[in-house]
Amino acid sequence: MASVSIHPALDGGVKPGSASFSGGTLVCACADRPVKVAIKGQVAHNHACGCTKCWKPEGAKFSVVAVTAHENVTVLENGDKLAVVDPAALILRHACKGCDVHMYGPVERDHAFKGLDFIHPERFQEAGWAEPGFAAFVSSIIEAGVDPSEMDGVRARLKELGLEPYDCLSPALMDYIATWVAKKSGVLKG
Ligand SMILES: N[C@@H](CCC(=O)N[C@@H](CSCO)C(=O)NCC(=O)O)C(=O)O
Ligand SMILES: [Zn+2]
Ligand SMILES: [Zn+2]
Repeated sequence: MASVSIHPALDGGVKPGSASFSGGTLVCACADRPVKVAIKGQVAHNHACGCTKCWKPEGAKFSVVAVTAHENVTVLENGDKLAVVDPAALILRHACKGCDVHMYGPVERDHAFKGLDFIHPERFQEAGWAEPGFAAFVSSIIEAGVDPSEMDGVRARLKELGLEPYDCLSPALMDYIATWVAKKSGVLKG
């Protein structure tokens, strides 16, 4: 039986990134006037995301999404085609109006992730971006229409690919967010 498809860039095995990757250019899917965004440096916290809000290529159950500091992001070409998908969301996903690919999503609100932009490394025209390390919001793929009976197979395939499945973010990132909240409220000092 063919194994469950997770994402076209991951189905053949997770390809390790390169230690020498120093950034590149994200390109949308438009044949005409593609949006181009320069990213400085390697990406961080790359993961497969099953949430309904992250951009996924046609037919994919998961997105591949990572973060970089906002100062590393520069729109190079055709920025006039970008629009914010949901101005009320934490992540201000800037999508191309021509092809719907999300090009970058800054977090501007007072939050543990403020100052970070979410990007989709598969849109780099260069190879070498750091590989995803876990799978987030796995149960959320049901919200996008996946039958709940498929979930055991999806989680088994993610584990086989080395992407530990979580139903929110990874424990390390959840601890990071909770620490930020606890420090902000004063429960945690320092
Ligand atoms: N069940 C919801 C979950 C959406 C969600 O909370 N997504 C996360 C992860 S996105 C990348 O890791 C999140 O932080 N969202 C903030 C935002 O979208 O602004 C669903 O599937 O829609
Ligand atoms: Zn486009
Ligand atoms: Zn997501």
